[in-house]
Amino acid sequence: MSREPSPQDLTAPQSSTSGSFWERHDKFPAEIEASFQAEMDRLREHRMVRTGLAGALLYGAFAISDLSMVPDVYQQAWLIRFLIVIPLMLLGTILFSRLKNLLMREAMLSVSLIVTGASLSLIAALSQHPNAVHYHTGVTLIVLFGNIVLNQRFRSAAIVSAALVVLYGVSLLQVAAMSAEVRFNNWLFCAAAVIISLIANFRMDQDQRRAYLARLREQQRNEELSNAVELLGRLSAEDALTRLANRREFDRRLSIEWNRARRDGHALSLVLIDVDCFKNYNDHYGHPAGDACLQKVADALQSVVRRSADLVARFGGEEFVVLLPATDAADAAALAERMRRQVSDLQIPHAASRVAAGITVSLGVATLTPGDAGQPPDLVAAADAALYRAKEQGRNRVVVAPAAATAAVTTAANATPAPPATHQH
Ligand SMILES: Nc1nc2c(ncn2[C@@H]2O[C@H](COP(=O)(O)OP(=O)(O)OP(=O)(O)O)[C@@H](O)[C@H]2O)c(=O)[nH]1
Repeated sequence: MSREPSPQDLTAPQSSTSGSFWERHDKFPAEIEASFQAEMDRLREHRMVRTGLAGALLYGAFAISDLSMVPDVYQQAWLIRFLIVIPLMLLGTILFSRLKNLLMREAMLSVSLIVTGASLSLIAALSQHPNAVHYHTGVTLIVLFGNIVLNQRFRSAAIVSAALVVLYGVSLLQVAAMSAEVRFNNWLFCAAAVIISLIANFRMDQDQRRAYLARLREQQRNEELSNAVELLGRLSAEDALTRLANRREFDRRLSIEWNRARRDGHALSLVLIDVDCFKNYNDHYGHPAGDACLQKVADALQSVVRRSADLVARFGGEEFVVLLPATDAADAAALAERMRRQVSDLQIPHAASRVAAGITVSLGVATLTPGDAGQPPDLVAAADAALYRAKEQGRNRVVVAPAAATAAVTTAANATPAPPATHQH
């Protein structure tokens, strides 16, 4: 089976004017054409059992008319119908889904139709009864069944129809008791049925193509839409410069984690990080270098965080924030210290720094177990106060908010044990 055509393949059917007669109708580009044919074949396969049974039933039902149309050979006729043709039809029905090759399937259907038509000519030829001259008209029904009900591909439908029309014509020639005019009229009747049913077959093909194209286009639109929704979702949650989560996403996650921590009685930690003397850096190295520096700092911070629930975000400007669910003060302080070291290990030269030869960061850590009182911004405020103290105490250090700073927003029962007041370097 061919692969599903990609949206890039999707173009309108091409009205081809080159190629053989069979190719000279609306066709898709090769890949879509193959996929369309495969889908049509799946549809045919899906309907085959019902179609095959209906064909066999109809063909069998005409055994009744054998009694009046070919009464002299009705037994042979029934043998041909029930012991040869119907078993062949049923075998073809069963084999159809087993045959995976499209050409083989088409060929098998075509042969079945021609054999069925030939069986009528044979029965008519065996009979001497005057009614037998009308027996061949059944061929017309077989043409209609193949072209419309079986819905063969146009090319096969045309070949089978031509074969049956010729067969019908030859059979008519064998009938002596029919004038040339009546013979011609009967043959013309069959030929007209062929043309009408081939037109119907062709139009069905066109309609199926249009429906297939509409389905592909809808698929393509849905894909584009879901890609756009995904992209928008990502853009609305992502900081363009550092590719970290942005402030909006941080606020959203903080609120979620706050509620989760309150439900589960877990500690929630937050680290607020500020690049030291960054204004000087910008002034000294220029804004683009400042941007590049922030990207490297962001990567360094992200590289320290391991747990999937942890979130590193850009808080704004040269400030970052790390949300650490189910993390106590000691672990958060240790993580903050690793971040501080990771950034200073980058050794990004900072000639205008009042702190060190390279870029450094100051970090404020706050931890609490959310209780009924208090709100997420309280945790941010506590971390901010700790960060302020880190700046005050000389920068390039981690300061952990004293438990007292967060106690106001925790219940007495689940208050976090007090971490060391400051954590200096
Ligand atoms: N290049 C660049 N600079 C930024 C960006 N966002 C904020 N800044 C700059 O970061 C600097 C922050 O300066 P301040 O708030 O004075 O802080 P600081 O110079 O780092 O001093 P301390 O924090 O006290 O060490 C300002 O000059 C901002 O313009 C950014 O996206 N790119």
